[in-house]
Amino acid sequence: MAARNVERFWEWGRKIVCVGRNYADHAKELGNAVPAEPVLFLKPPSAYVREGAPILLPGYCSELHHEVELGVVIGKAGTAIPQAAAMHHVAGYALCLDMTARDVQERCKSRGLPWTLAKAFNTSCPVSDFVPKEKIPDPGNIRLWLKVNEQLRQDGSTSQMIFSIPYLISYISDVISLEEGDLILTGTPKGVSSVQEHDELQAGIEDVVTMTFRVASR
Ligand SMILES: O=C([O-])CC(=O)C(=O)O
Ligand SMILES: [Mg+2]
Repeated sequence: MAARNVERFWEWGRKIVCVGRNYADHAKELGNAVPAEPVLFLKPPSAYVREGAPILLPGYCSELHHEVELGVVIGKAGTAIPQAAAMHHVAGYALCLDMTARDVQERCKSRGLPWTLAKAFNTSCPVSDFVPKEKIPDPGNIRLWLKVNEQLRQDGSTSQMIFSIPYLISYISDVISLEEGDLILTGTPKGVSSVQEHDELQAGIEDVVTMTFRVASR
């Protein structure tokens, strides 16, 4: 069997750990408190979708939101990784969208139910090509942007994150061991908004990597 290449991590079937409310301006726009500790949830590997395939609207959702996020690709396994060693566990990065069925999430929140239906459906994690670590020397200060039908909707910097990448790696790995090929979604800046069938989403990590997706009904 050919050796697996972390550059195609989305084919490995590894977990996607997502951080919510990691930007104060996004927490506020949805009326949420700024958290004292990271808010975590998971997406299954079946959530991945790659350029060329559409983002599918779940049949039970009437308000699908985009959330542009920096993805951190794990290159070395670890449990309870100290912050000082955290960056040694990073292989690289990816541009990701945390597609969210916002109406469903609001219902889950008001009933105290988990977010699985809102966050973990098929195609809820559009992902770019792998970006080697060396291409982003300072992941804590890089621009993330997203346009819908050419209109700029999200334009933020990872410098606005509440919890840094080393902190997140340490915090997550204390609870959930990280493995090679895992992906961490680090949260979204403000500007989330709803998308419809046929909309075109274009996003980028500065000009290091860009990607384009269309929205389709199932
Ligand atoms: O659903 C939310 O707003 C939480 C989240 O994923 C984020 O902040 O990136
Ligand atoms: Mg998110």
